[in-house]
Amino acid sequence: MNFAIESISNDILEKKLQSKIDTKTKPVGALGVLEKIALQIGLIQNKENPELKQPTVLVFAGDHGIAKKGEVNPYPQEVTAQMVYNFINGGAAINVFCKQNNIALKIIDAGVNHDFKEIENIIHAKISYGTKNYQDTPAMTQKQCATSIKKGAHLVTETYNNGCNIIGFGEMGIGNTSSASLLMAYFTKNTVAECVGSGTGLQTEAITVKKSILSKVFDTYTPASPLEALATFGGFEIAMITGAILKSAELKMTILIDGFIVTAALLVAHAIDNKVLDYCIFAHASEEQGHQKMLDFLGQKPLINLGMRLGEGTGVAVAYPIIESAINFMNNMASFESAGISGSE
Ligand SMILES: O=C(O)c1ccc[n+]([C@@H]2O[C@H](COP(=O)([O-])O)[C@@H](O)[C@H]2O)c1
Ligand SMILES: Cc1cc2nc[nH]c2cc1C
Repeated sequence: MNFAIESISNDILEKKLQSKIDTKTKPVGALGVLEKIALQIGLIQNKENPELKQPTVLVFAGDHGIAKKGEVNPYPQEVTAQMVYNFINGGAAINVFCKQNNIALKIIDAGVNHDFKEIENIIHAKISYGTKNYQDTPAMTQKQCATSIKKGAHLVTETYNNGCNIIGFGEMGIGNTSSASLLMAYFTKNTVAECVGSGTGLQTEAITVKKSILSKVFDTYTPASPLEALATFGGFEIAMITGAILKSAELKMTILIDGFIVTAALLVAHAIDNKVLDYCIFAHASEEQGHQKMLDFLGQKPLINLGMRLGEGTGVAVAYPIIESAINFMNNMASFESAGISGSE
């Protein structure tokens, strides 16, 4: 399960890309973050005319043992499966935004506590019917964790082989903000209380209870490696996203990072190989309170901040047109020379 990730650093190409950006008909730097995105994608694709091919969002769904009790999640566990049906029927926010922006969408059963056996339009990758409750035992075995990572990686390879070069990940899993908070505490060394937030809408008192339950869980374990932390606190959807992120970087795809839970999966990938960051664009700042601290830990700025906290990959789908703008200006804007305009003295 080794991923061979190369750094995108390339001084000669970077100079060429920067010169192409700087000679467009605009004051130097005037397209701000769009210029940074064009440069990054040029370096990722190793070319001066980067292009976006078959943008795709993979949404991984999984259930969490702890969510059965309802102590840390306002919505019941059944909502995970119900939302998967909503994705399949095209009625969820991620369906609407992907359709709007011509993004392909794939839904994956990573480990929902429901049988989708007869259902089409879903990728069957179930590891188990939900994780175990980490209040009693680690969420999954090391073997299940490794299988999840491999499946996530395999799905990315398939998508890449179909011609995709820009990919985003989303998730659905009642209770998964708890997993993400525990992983955040492990990797960023913030206290659990600093990592826990309202998830799908807990009020202040209930957040205090969530903090105390998860602090106790955190103190029960001493994971010795990133993979052990993932197996102990993770969800199947989170582990698949970790594998998917690592494989996407290995394949030199541009990776669009969504909200709190997807960034938690990235924290694991980053601990395994920090070069993954070269390939990542951070789509949005989630309203979930720990997300900003995660972004600070990784030293990243998100493209947009709309107060969203839905998950599903919706931040990615909404921010995608910004990336299209970056690639469009790079390929289609005139230069001072081609337009016959005088540059600065
Ligand atoms: O992506 C985010 O930043 C985000 C923030 C808060 C909640 N969510 C979504 O809400 C669900 C988990 O919330 P909870 O309260 O059940 O832990 C899960 O399906 C996530 O997709 C997602
Ligand atoms: C309705 C609903 C939709 C979601 N989408 C992602 N997480 C979600 C959680 C709930 C509760």
